[in-house]
Amino acid sequence: MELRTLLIDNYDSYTYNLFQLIAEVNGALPTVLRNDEVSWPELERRIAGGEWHNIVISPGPGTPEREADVGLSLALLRAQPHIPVLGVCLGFQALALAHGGAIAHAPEPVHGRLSAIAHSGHALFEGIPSGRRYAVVRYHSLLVEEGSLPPCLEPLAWTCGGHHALQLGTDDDAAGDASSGGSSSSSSSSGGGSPGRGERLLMALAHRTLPHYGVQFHPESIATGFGAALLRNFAALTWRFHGQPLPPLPPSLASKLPGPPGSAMPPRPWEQPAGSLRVHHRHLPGLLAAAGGSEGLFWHLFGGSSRGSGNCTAEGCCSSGGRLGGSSDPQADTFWLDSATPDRGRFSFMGGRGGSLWRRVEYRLPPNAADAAAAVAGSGGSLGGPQHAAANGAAAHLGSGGGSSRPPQGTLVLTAADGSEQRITTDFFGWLQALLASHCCRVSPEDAAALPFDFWGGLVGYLGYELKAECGGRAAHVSTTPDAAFFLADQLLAVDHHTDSIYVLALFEADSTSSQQEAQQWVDRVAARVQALAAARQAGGAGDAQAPAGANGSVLQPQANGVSRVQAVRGSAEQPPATKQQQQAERPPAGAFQLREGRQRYLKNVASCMQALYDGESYEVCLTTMLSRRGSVPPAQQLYGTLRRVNPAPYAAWLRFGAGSDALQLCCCSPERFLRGGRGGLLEAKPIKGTAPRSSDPEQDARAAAELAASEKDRAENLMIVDLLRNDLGRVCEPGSVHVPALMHIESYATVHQMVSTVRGLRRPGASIVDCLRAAFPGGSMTGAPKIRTMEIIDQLEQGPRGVYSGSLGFISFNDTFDLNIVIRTAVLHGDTLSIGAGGAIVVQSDPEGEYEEMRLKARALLRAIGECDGGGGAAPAAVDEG
Ligand SMILES: C=C(O[C@@H]1C=C(C(=O)O)C=C[C@H]1O)C(=O)O
Ligand SMILES: NC(=O)CC[C@H](N)C(=O)O
Repeated sequence: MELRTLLIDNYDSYTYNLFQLIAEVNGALPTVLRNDEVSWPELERRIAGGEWHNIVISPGPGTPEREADVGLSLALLRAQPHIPVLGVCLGFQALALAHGGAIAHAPEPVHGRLSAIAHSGHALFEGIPSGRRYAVVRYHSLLVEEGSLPPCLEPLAWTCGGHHALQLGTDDDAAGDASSGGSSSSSSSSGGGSPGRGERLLMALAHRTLPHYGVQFHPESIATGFGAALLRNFAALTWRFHGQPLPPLPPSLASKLPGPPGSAMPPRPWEQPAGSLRVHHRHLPGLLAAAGGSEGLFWHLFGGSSRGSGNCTAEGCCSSGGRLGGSSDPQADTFWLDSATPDRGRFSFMGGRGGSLWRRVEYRLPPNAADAAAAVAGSGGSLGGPQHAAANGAAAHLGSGGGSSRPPQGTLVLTAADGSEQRITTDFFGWLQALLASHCCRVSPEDAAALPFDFWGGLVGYLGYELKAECGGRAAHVSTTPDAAFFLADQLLAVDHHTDSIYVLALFEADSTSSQQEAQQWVDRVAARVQALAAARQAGGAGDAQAPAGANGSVLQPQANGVSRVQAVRGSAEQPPATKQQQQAERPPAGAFQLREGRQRYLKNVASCMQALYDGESYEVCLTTMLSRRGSVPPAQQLYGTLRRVNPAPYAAWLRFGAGSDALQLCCCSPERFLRGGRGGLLEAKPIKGTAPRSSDPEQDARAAAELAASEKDRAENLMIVDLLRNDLGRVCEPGSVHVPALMHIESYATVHQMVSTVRGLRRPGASIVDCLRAAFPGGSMTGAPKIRTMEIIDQLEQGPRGVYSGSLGFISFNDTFDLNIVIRTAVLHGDTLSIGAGGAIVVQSDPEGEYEEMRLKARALLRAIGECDGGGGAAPAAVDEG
């Protein structure tokens, strides 16, 4: 018989790590109920009805003393039910409180750090070492005062020594016996570990007569040792309580780990007969460098034409280029997902306005989304007070049956290549779910093998931060840019930087001959023009294409005989110096950037974050601000060309929605992957936490990287986000499949070193792309943890919307794969406004001035590129108002 567990979720971002651990130990998925999802009488009835064998109460933000923070958890414990209960962190504190114990502030908040634990040998810790060989991860600001414990509660475990971040060199044996908590060698560089001061803080307890237990630490963290052993001991105690012998361990779920091809792979959608779309493609091996590299190719095909004949300068390449919006903007509606560092990203994708399937998709949340979410939550008579009510709205709570309330209904506008518009009232993710269900491309296994990349056509664009209103958060601010914007791209080029190849692809409708013809003709035309471009360049006709942005552009002009010749174009792609100066003279002088939160306000916000951390409301807050300037927007092409040269990044992108002065233009050089869903169901997130400036002196630069790698503060920040991403993946992944193949690696970019981890899991069959996005958006590295409460804190501190910044951009392919970055290090050009978001994670060890500097550092590469486009020369960053 399998053990059935109820997991009560106190709106934490680690609940699904417990979910995964319990699933492994029990061999069955637990039921998850949020702490306000059902009434206590209903829950009591279900417990009495024998629905579960035991109950686990999750960690969470806030304090058990606030009813809204614990809801059902406290009601349950107060009722003293005769069923085994394990409280974790907030759940542990609620257990103590329910019996009259006192909650107080801990001597200091401890988040994402390890302590050694000594225990009394109670059955909950059977087989687990006590003392220096047992290190656990802690995320708490409050604690249970041992002196306050009533006689019915028995203390079981205590910290021995201090705490420290996960250390260098112990990554692979993730804790276990990794630490020697409190030894002076365990604390290093910035942030510093705590040497212990002889603290002996209460870490576990048990009720003397009821089967109720609690632990203050987090058994589910990646870096906690013996977490599964502890949950197994709780299972053993549960069996004993029910008078049953301990069953053998369920078969290991580790076999579900993504392994060699063929292992436990879900069905492949592109082989399903139902697919309504097909892909037509041509492979042009060995032509990429010859055609001018991806940059040369993009500017040539989509960079512009003096004739204004379309955004694809190869006339006829784009069936409708240039007509839409009546503009003469040759770059209207173009995209380039640009692996600007080919060693870190093999493929790039580019395109413009396409064929008959092509649409521009723009979505805006309703202006009153925040009120709507609060009203939905409030109407349920839930325990959640108004402050946290929004957490109930639009919940996307997989595996729990929760989240039945209707998400806010916004407006989606679809614009076709001929300019016709369709307006739909919908929520974005609901629309996306339906689109992906009805748009699936089927290709033969041979074609699937012949296309080594995942994007075969589908959506390219971004999800804005405020879409959190559809993912359990609320839309506190109204964005000036669309909350989501995509192209439904049916014609594109893919380039393979590793094999120097170009692929030309077009989607068509399986049951439409004209659609098929359109696709074939487009592919043939573009392939011919790429070949002609390469040939002409080799013949010396396009000497410019090797040059980085800043050199001349060129345009392909078809001739009567179908052979193209290459013609240099001045003033479209890049200007010669004289023209550039002229253009700068025509633009109004560049004003200073304004910080949305000036220095004083930013420092105050950091202090407010630290107060929230101190009060147990959050474990880590990603605080940001916006730098913006009006009236002087550099030419996007020049800016992007400069940016990808001065700060190449693996998840860089050019996106231009619309045309002319109304266009929304993104110039992105993000180093961070949010989430990728590959073929065969592999999900991968690569969260970044930990940033240090680079130095021009190689020795100092190497030292800075080494210091970052060893930094206590940054390692704790990174661990918290790794646990958060494990949680988010755990909501949609096969039990036992979530793993961390790379923990806290250092990657170096033009201006910064970054600490990067990799989290992977295998998507459960039946978990759609939209399920994955709802489970993980917005990326945890941009919110902090626990996500929902921390986003509420951010909403109160930041004085405006984040918009595109902090969201995700990339592709969602019609073959059930996707790859989205985190939108950081991105210039957003909209109308006459140029804006850049920047920020960083605030933790208890933060120094406000240091955080302000880190925010400035993150904007530096962009400001330099803008400075260069302003004509400030070289590295001069644009001025920033310190207001
Ligand atoms: C907030 C930003 O970056 C985020 C914060 C980081 C950090 O705190 O070290 C690192 C990468 C991003 O996840 C930004 O670049 O604006
Ligand atoms: N992780 C948790 O459950 C934290 C509990 C509580 N909010 C504290 O900070 O102490």
